[in-house]
Amino acid sequence: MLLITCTSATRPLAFPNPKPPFPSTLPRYMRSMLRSILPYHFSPPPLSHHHLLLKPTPPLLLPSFRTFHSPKSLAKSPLVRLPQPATHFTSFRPYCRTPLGDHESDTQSRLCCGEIHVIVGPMFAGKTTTLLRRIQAERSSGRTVAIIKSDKDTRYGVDAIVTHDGTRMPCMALPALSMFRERLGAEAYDKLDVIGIDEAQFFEDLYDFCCNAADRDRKTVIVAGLDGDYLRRRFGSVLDIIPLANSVTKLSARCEVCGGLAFFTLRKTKEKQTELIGGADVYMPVCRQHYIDGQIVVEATRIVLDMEGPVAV
Ligand SMILES: Nc1ncnc2c1ncn2[C@@H]1O[C@H](COP(=O)(O)OP(=O)(O)O)[C@@H](O)[C@H]1O
Ligand SMILES: Cc1cn([C@H]2C[C@H](O)[C@@H](COP(=O)(O)O)O2)c(=O)[nH]c1=O
Repeated sequence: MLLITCTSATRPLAFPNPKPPFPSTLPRYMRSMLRSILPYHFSPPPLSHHHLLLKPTPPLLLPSFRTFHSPKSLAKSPLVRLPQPATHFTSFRPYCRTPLGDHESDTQSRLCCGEIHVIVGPMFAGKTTTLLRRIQAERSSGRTVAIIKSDKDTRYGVDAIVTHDGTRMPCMALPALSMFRERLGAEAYDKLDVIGIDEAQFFEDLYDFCCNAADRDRKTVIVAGLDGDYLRRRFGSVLDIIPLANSVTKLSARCEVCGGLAFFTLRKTKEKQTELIGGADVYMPVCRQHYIDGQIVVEATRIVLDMEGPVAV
């Protein structure tokens, strides 16, 4: 096996002064983080001409990782809640903490940084079911939750999200996520811990909303949506939020032709627009082979129907 690495990644960073003075205005925890990260760059591992060859690379363990994120050291702190086992959903929250800063009194408010979890897959894969379970788990652990869905999909009404097998939960249907805070009310929004988003592919402002909700407002955002459309092209902005995410879960359904794992959604009708609301009447989950076969059948049917033209009575 040949391991190819990017040479620029092994190049040491050049700092003019081996001990850069840290501004005293920086909080203590930031100064200590900088101090623990920078030594690595001052004494980089020697560059080898053979770095293209198979050489085990020592793992890059930044000291800060050990210092600030070790579950053991966090367990000693009364401020940290360790994860409860036996939930469907393991939150990263307990380990994500700002170390004690200059003002211990505001540590509590800084403890809860936001999170983004993304659930993708074809139709019928259980995305909504998983979203509802995670939201339910968060609610059971005492957190305040709300769910948003796109108002484009009103198959089951505007005030509930409903899975393909009938489980439902109240939600707010919106044309854009930017309207959420105003619709809910600023006070209620501020009290909110967890925001669930279903049918995320229909929200154009998904990236900005998730970024602000997690980074600025410290919310946990759980997003469910289609990663690909019926032609397996990226759908909306769902893939754009992957770099923002703490976790990504790709689910699969059962292929309706062979019963194997289904990763794609086949559109059974001849409509060509990307957005077409529908359920099992329009779409079916399929495996790779039956996606390919299905596309041929659908395309052939479309050609035949187009050739026939309007039926004369
Ligand atoms: N071909 C299929 N494969 C898997 N589940 C299916 C299929 N057809 C219907 N279902 C039902 O759909 C449920 C998943 O619904 P849902 O969570 O709404 O999926 P999604 O949000 O991914 O479309 C499954 O639990 C199952 O009962
Ligand atoms: C593949 C595909 C789907 N849609 C629509 C169809 C449904 O209304 C939703 C997906 O709902 P689900 O909760 O994931 O079952 O999206 C679309 O508009 N275009 C497509 O290509």
